[in-house]
Amino acid sequence: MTSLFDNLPLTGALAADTATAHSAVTADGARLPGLVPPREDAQPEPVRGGRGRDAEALLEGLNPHQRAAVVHSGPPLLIIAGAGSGKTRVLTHRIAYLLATRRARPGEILAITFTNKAAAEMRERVEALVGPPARAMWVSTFHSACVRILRREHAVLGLRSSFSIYDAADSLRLMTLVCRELGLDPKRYPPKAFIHRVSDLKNELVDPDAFAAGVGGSNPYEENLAEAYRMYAQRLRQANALDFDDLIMTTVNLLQAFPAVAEHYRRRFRHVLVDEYQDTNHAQYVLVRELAGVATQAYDDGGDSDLDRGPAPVLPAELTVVGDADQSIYAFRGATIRNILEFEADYPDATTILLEQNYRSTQNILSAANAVIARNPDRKAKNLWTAAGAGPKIIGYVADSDHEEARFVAEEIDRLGDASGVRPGDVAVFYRTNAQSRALEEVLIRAGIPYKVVGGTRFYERREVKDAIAYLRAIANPDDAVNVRRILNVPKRGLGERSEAVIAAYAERERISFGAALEAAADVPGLATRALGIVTEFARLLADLRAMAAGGATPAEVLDSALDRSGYLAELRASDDPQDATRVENLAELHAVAAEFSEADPDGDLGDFLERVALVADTDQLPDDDASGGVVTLMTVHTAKGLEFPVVFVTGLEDGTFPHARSLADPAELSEERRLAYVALTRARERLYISRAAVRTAFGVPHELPASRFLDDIPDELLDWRRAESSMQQLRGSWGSGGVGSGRVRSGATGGTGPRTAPSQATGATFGSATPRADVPSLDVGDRVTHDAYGLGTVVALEGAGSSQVAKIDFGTDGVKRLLLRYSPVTKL
Ligand SMILES: Nc1ncnc2c1ncn2[C@@H]1O[C@H](COP(=O)(O)OP(=O)(O)OP(=O)(O)O)[C@@H](O)[C@H]1O
Ligand SMILES: [Mg+2]
Repeated sequence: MTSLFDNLPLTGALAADTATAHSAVTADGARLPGLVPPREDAQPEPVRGGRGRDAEALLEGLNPHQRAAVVHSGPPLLIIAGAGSGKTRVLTHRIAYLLATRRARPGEILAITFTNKAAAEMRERVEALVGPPARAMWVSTFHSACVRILRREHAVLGLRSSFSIYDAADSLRLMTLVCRELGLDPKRYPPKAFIHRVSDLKNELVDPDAFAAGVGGSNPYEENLAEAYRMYAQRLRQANALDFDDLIMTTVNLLQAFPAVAEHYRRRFRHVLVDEYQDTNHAQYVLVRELAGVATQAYDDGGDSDLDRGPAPVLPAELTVVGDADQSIYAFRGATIRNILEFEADYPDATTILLEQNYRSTQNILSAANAVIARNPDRKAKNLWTAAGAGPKIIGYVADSDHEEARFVAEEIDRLGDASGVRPGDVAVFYRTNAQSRALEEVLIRAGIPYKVVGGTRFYERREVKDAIAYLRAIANPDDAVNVRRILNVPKRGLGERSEAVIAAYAERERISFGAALEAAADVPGLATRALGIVTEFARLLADLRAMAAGGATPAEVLDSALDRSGYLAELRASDDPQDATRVENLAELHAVAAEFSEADPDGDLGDFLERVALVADTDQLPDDDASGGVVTLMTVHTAKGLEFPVVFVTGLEDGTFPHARSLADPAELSEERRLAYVALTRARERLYISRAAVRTAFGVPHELPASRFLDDIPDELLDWRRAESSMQQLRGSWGSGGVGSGRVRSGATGGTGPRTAPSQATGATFGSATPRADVPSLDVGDRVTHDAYGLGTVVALEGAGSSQVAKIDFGTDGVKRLLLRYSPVTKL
């Protein structure tokens, strides 16, 4: 079957826009000198032959502490160590070593990593050692492991195996419906706040009954929350759906409520290994405990004899967890470093191994990171050292504006390429919040430097992509009310809200799903004839598509059919709004993702595809490290966890940006920001740049921001300030002279404006001034432009001509603006 999207030209803008769609999962070039390379003549199961040599080779190049961790056997093992000390490497080698020495079969291993990327890397390396049997190993994120368990055990929970996984947006939508149904005033009881609380409760394993029982009768907010939580859980169940937090909580419930199921997994997984343990939340902590089993008897220290274990009793699995309390950066999601700090108390016979040598970074980088984290109170001091030598000094830069900062980054990437052979793929640029990527993107586009944004406005969150996925979900799971309702009138079929409400009420009364009510539309009282016709046709469409999926059509084929037969694609194509053209391109991209999926996994059905879509984590969308030199990676610090790059730029080091404004008055949050800074700095292997902008534009308003307090902690001798002083006075001068700029510079706070030593080579202000410009750009509808404050946009209409020409420009999330071109800092791309 040919695709609807065949021959569709993919524009450069699309390539930049939807770059985040691909889940290129490749190793990031980390070197592993101690791991045996794949042999040309690799036997399918080298586990059986020559394993002594394999095992020995795995220990080469490890330091004595790392070795001890790799060969350790018996009681739970905790490895706590600073960044870059080889924790993840030890985990990988340990798995390989367990296999090479026959202490475990691949199927007996469960490894939990923080990202799918790390999982893929681990599997790849183990596969290089043992060949195809590596596939029997479970290496995955917490969420993926739980989905796998739940898909197998769904029956005991009364779920159908086709259950849907609701993402954050779906969950919010459902909570909004619930709150509306309960008649709660959204101002006093915002669904968003409720959904956050529900997520926290689930991470603490508090179910609706337990929560309701704990709520006293005197707090209406909590009472309403309890009611909403209960109904939300009910609706999820009716929709045969689980939200993200449910995946963990439901698995824990399953293991606790069904001892036979728990025993099955305990028998199966003899080795449970967890990376980034500091970021596990309570539910994940309990999950690990349930899967591994708790020691109630002495450990069998029998080495090889493990494989001959008799049927009962089930000994606890060998548990290995690795982490770094200084890198705990998910407290806001319920992660608790208590897990790591009290591991020894929870597992009294645990062995702890410390790793102190850092193999990733130069001494200068490490010293800077150590200086920043050292100021956190209540932490155990560490002795992290490196044999790598001092390396180049850290380069600092104070820019006048965020745009100028971006320009510095681009120029430096160019210069490094020319002078030191640094490839774009070697470089990562970090920022605190997604919104900061915009200025960087504009400049990189203009400079012709290839890049990808990891995270940000995620491809899967775009409206058209969500609509298309909603079709697929509704096809895969007829009970999925949120998704069926999402597409009920998309594209517009002329069905009103009243008709939808009538059907919903009927479903509720008859205790059937919304989807089932659609199919029984003829029996729904109060449905107008016209509406009945529309609904019947819609139900038939879904039924046909379901039959198609059941008949073996690939996900890409089902997608094409859905978009075609629903009229969705035709509507977009008929539109003259240029944004709709981009939407068609994004759908083509989704088609490509689905086709790629089928290529990689020819037996994968629609459910498998949706599962993958649901579980794609931001960090999976890392660029290919291809032969052409790769592309620069732009990402938030959160998504950079566990990764490393030869060259790192940490941007936006201002008080109010990083540390985040929200944290300035709260010591606990400030400590978390400091850990985040430690994560950022320790990603760098050879070169580290730190920069800030004296004035940063947020939501179109420029703010004057003082230097980040973290900058003050880095000793002067480690730093080479390329440019230390901002030309603030100059800026004030140009803005103070009237026009729109006047009075718009807001002072963030008093305080230092950065190190004051190096000579300034200020280049002056670069952003929008209110003076008319001589060269009004000549624009056409459909042109891509950048605006100094709003960023990337598309011209959707033009009015007038010459010096009075006004352009209507769509700036995506910033909305559509009407701009008098003569006064607007707009550049055509
Ligand atoms: N003994 C060693 N010899 C050579 N290189 C090593 C050794 N141990 C680790 N490395 C390298 O050091 C780098 C950091 O290792 P790894 O990513 O495992 O550290 P980590 O402790 O997991 O870091 P993070 O805390 O950031 O997750 C990697 O490139 C790894 O290959
Ligand atoms: Mg790691």
